[in-house]
Order: sequence, then structure tokens, then C-alpha cells
Amino acid sequence: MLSNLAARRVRVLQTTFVRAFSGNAILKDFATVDPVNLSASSKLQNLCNGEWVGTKSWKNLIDPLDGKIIGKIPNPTQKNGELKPFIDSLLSCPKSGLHNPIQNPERYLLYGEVCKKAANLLDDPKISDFFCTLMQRVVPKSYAQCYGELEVTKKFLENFSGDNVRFLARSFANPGDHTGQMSQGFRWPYGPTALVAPFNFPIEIPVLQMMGSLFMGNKVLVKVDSKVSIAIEQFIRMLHHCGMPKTDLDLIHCEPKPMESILRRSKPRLIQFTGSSTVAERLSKLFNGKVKIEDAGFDWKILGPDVGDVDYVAWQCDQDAYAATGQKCSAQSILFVHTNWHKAGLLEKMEAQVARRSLKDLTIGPVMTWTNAQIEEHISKLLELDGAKVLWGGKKLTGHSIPAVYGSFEPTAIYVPIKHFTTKKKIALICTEVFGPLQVITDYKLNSLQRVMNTLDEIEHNLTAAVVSNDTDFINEVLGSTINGTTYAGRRARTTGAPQNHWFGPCGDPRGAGIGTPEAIRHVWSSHREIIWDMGPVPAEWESGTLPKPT
Ligand SMILES: NC(=O)c1ccc[n+]([C@@H]2O[C@H](COP(=O)([O-])OP(=O)(O)OC[C@H]3O[C@@H](n4cnc5c(N)ncnc54)[C@H](O)[C@@H]3O)[C@@H](O)[C@H]2O)c1
Repeated sequence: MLSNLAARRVRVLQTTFVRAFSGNAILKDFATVDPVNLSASSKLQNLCNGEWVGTKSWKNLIDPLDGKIIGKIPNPTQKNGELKPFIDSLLSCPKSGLHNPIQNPERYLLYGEVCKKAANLLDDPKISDFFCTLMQRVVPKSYAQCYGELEVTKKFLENFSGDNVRFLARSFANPGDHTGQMSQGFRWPYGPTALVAPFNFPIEIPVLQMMGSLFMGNKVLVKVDSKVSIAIEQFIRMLHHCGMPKTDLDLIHCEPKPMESILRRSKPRLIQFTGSSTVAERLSKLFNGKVKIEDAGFDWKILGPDVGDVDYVAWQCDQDAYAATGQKCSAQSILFVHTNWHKAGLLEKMEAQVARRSLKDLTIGPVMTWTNAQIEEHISKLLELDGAKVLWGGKKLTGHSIPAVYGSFEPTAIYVPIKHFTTKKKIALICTEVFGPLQVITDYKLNSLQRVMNTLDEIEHNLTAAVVSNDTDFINEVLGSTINGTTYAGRRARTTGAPQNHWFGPCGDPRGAGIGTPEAIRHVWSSHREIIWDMGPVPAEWESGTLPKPT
């Protein structure tokens, strides 16, 4: 029973936390919650214009493993006058930002220092343990997944230590038309900005995006899904400890509606949204396109005709489809298998990998935004297609206390014959993102590759993709006709992986955002400004007093 499992997990965490908390003075300086002993008395706070504040009413923070209350989340409302301070705070930021290449450039260096100190703190195993444990309490994924998320965040902070924040705002110059003239291109801040982030990466997504905003000179209002925003609150407290000015960033724990209301009234000059496509489209319309989007992914992997490293490929397929219970925007949603892989037993090897997943170590866990009924309904629709079948999984998890508002489902694969990848209607059904442990598998021969390519062209959301092949002709054929923003190619190709060292984001949408790299930060959080220096002298002819004719 998971109640036993949960108890065992808490015991393990307790040992960890006692070790971390008692031995670490820095943690005592900024942390306001104990990840192991979270309870109804663990109160979160909002940060508005430098002040940590509560609200009149509160919402419960629920343990996704057993439904118990593990915290109280602020619930700011317009009725109680709790939204206006956030609106005023954003409005107080000039559109020229808190710093830019001409004004307050010292702040680029300040952020380099903050990053250095924060990265050093995360190097302390007790502090990283604190954050991993906290994340795991609210998004129950394996410790390795939480650790990986924090490592990416740490490396990102290392990357922007020292002068690298300054280098983000590097400008260029072109010679002008005459002496004294020169044009210089700058990366300029937007001023007041907002960031809306989902539940699945409670630290990595908000930290990489909000720091990007701050680096470029913006003020930012941060809202993370309140199911998990306890983690970013503690991280922001750590950043204050590292010298981040308290008024640069506001944090609001709230429901979507009050956030939308704040955005409508404060009109930030840029919103960066990461989450579902439905909400992305809504915000995009409401704010006239001033939204940079990281939205849903129906991420595909295609195994080419050249078979090899079968164990590795099977392992990677399993990781891509089911790590973090399939709740990565980059999760493998569909796998196109060249029939050559059948002889090598690829599917059997994948099934054997799945059998190693367990609630005990959270290599499978709660599905936070899909219920079992919704998953079952989608599976039934797929199974209505002639020849479709369950390859593995397909059932609810048993023996646990995960509340029914969340899904709890076995890692599942549904086989759908390639003959169905024909009409738009069928492709729309087969290519629907299920944000949970479910993938579609199909197989093809080279003579049906065009059907595969047509399907890929139909997919609306072009986030990640993988072409598993070392055959350059095959790779070029697939890459040349597709557009996914983050695409891996080669025998070791994967769909998941959003590290700090490469671009991660969709392609083919002018509103598309990226995360983490210098290019992503510049692209999302700054805009181009060109200053044309024209200092004279005026030409000698002007001294004769004859004005040229107007034109
Ligand atoms: N492309 C990426 O980098 C990326 C990363 C993670 C998740 N995702 C996508 O996110 C989705 C899963 O997350 P979800 O279903 O919880 O997303 P969601 O869109 O429901 O919520 C995301 C965030 O938006 C907030 N929100 C919702 N409506 C809002 C509104 N009207 N105004 C202001 N804020 C609002 C939520 O409270 C939450 O903080 C999946 O589709 C996944 O693919 C994409």
C-alpha cells in the first residue's frame, strides 16, 4: 500500500532533512519550510515590491501521494484588495527597465555575482538535497529526476556567473555614411514583464526564465502553478540571501483567474508563458500577441532502417516516454519503428524496461493534470481503430492512496497500425498529447515513409523530436522536411533533455520562446534597439550659409 510507501519515503526523507537542516547554517538563514515535516501550518507567502505577505484566505497544498494537507497557499483576491499591490509594483517599472546598456550597467555585474553565490550554494549537497526533497514532495518524480533538474539549474547559474550576464547584452556597431556617424545595435529590456510557469519542473523552468528576464534588465512578476510553487518561493529566498535585490522580482501564489486579472490591469510589455496550448492561445489573444510561448509538445521519435545498440535504444525510449511519469513537455508521445527493429526484439526490450518502474521509487507516480477516466477514454478511442491494441500497461495503478483528482496509471503503449495515419481526423486523435505515461507506437517500411512524413507535417506543436539512425541519407530526408525546435539526430537521439547547454523550445511559431541559453535569453527577454550616433561635424558647404533645397 502506498500509505506504507509514503510513510517509508517520509522516513527516508526525514533522515535526510535532519542531516541537512541541523548541519547547515545557511539553510537556516533562508529556508522557511521543512520539506519532510510539511503540514497545514506550513504557510507560503507572496512577495510584492520587496515585502513577503500573506492573504486573508488560503488554499490547501495537497500531498499528491496521499491527499493530506501539507501547506497553506495564499489565495489573493480582488475583493480583498490583494491584487492591486502587484499591479502597482509592475506599473512602477519604467519601460526602459531597471538597467540597460546605458543606465545602471553595474546591475549586470550584480547578477553575475548573485549567480556565482547561488551556484556555490547549490554545490552544497545539503542545500541541493533540501531543494530536491521539496520538489519531490509536490511533484512526485524519482529523486534522480529531481536531482537532474537542480543540476541543470546549478549549471545555468554557473554559466551566468562573472561577466556573462554583461555579455548577454553585447552590442554591435556598423560604420555610418559620414564622419561622426555610426549605428549601434543594443539588446534592450521590456521593463515590466511576467512569467507564468507550469507544475512539472517547479525549479528549472521558473529559475531559468525569471533570471533571463532579470539579466536583461526587466522587472518580473512570477507565477508558478500553485500545486508546486512552494519550491520557487524557497529558491527566491535563497537568491535574496545571495544578494538579489528584493524589489526586482515579485512572486504570486494564486489561481489562474487573479493572475489574468493582474495581467489585464498592469499590461506587462512581455509575458513568457510555459504550459498548455489552450492557455497559451488565450493569453496570446488577450494580450495582442505580446506573449512568448513554450506550449504543448506532441513529440515524435523515428527509428530508421539501420538497427543497432538495441538495448540502449530501448532504454532511451523508455526514459523518453515514462520518466517523470511522462509529464515532460518533451516526452515521447509517438514512436515510429522501422520494421527491421522487430527482429532485434526492440518492443520486448522496451516492455522489460517498463517492468522496472515502480511507485516505490517514484519511477512512476501521480499524473497531475489527467484523471484515470480521461486517460481511459482516450485509450478507448484509440482502440476503436482497426488493429489497434495495448502493447503494455493500459490499467490503473493499484495499492496506493493517490487521490482520484490525479491520475495513477501504468506506463502504457498503444499500437496503432500505420494504415490509420491518413485522414486529418484520425491523425488529430492519434496525435493528441496525453500529459502522462502513455505513448502511441506504430511501425513502417521505407515504402510507407511518406505517410510518416505527412503525419509529422500535420502535427501542430513542433517542440522536440528524435531521428534514431546513423544513416545520413535517412537523417537528411527526415530533418530536411520537418521543423521541431529541439531535434536530436543519431543512434543516441532522444526526445527529452532540456539542459542549459542547448536551445530548448518550439520552432515554426513566431511567438515561440526558448529557455536557458544566451540565444534563448536574448530572444525572449530583450528586444533590439538601434542607436545611430551622428555627432558631426556638418559638411564644410554649410558654412557658406546656403541651405540645401527641401525635399
Ligand atoms: N514547451 C515547454 O517548454 C513546456 C514545459 C512544460 C510543460 N509544457 C506543457 O504544459 C502542459 C502541462 O501543464 P498544465 O496543463 O498544468 O498547463 P496549464 O496551461 O494549465 O498551466 C500552466 C500555468 O498557467 C497558469 N494559468 C492557467 N490559466 C491561466 C490564465 N488564464 N491566466 C494566467 N495564468 C494561467 C496555471 O496556473 C499554471 O501556472 C502540457 O501541455 C506540456 O506540454 C510545455
